Amino acid sequence: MDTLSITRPDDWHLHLRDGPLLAGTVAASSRQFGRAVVMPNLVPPVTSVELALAYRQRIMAAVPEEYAFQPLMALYLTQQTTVADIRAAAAEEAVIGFKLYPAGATTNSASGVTDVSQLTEVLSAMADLGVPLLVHGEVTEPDIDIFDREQVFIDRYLVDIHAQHPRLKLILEHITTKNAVDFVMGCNENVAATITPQHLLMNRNDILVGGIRPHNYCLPILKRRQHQLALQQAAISGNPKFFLGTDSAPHSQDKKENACGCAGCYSAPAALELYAQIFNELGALDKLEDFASHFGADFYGYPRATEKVTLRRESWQVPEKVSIAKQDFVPYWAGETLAWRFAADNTLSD
Ligand SMILES: NC(=O)N[C@@H](CC(=O)O)C(=O)O
Ligand SMILES: [Zn+2]
Ligand SMILES: [Zn+2]
Repeated sequence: MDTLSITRPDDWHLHLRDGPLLAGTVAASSRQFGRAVVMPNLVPPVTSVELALAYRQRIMAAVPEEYAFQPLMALYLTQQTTVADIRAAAAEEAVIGFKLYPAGATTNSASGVTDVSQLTEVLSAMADLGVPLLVHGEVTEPDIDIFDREQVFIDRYLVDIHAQHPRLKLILEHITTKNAVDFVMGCNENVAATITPQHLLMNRNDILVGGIRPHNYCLPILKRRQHQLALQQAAISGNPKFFLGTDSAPHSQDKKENACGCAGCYSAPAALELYAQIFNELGALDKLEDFASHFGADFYGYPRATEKVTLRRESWQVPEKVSIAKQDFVPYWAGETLAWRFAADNTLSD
């Protein structure tokens, strides 16, 4: 088999940034994906429907004319978010849900939630109105080891949130541990998870052995190999609770290769191929389409895409650098080889 034709995939977790960067980030993602959940961690954060619709327009203006792309906007949940904000979001088709960032957990999360216990009313409204909650699941207390932060967040908060709001659609984003896999599998059908390419392809050795590799540094941080293996099994299991979310998160080369480097992997230039790489290595290419193109849409209640895209078996190298708005970015997997390649003729006319 030298070509693989699958339903056009969607990216259920994406950072496009803003301003002049949109020309590059939107082009890269819209080349492969039909829809994407656009994360709201801008400065200032995207906290209202008005801000989200304005941001959406800036994104749409950057979509190359040969591609169709539908950004699904996530709003930034803060301690000030009200039930009225939830109602406004529920009434706006372009908004997909609210993103919970614990304050201080990751890039541009300073405006995030400081006290999860105060969210009960807002979460009840979300459950009632069918508004999904997207979660960056890590505690931020300095006494909790960075490798334990996801597990502690699940134990401390998510178990209770799901028990109190079993109808709330909850997506645990960019899962990194076997604990997260087990949590999601143990919940009812309203709880799902996205999995990134880096957490499938790598473990924490890939950040630290033989020298520090800042381009493999993202949050939640890569974990032990046993967790990587659990994520791989979840991704190829055919369980519809696990689906594609790249968490492609560009930071310029100088901000990554820095004494205090930023967290985030820019995977968009080779996103689908990175997933194809690991599914192929696991002998599970037949499971890629469900994971990349079906399960996310099914979970969120969107129609599956109707058009197809093609991957070809062709060895190629991810570029060492890409330039966006005169800044250099080092893509995830830069200079490394991939076995499958997205066909260049995947455009609207397919
Ligand atoms: N994943 C990351 O390491 N970084 C993301 C934020 C996030 O998704 O947590 C970013 O916006 O840079
Ligand atoms: Zn995150
Ligand atoms: Zn992210």
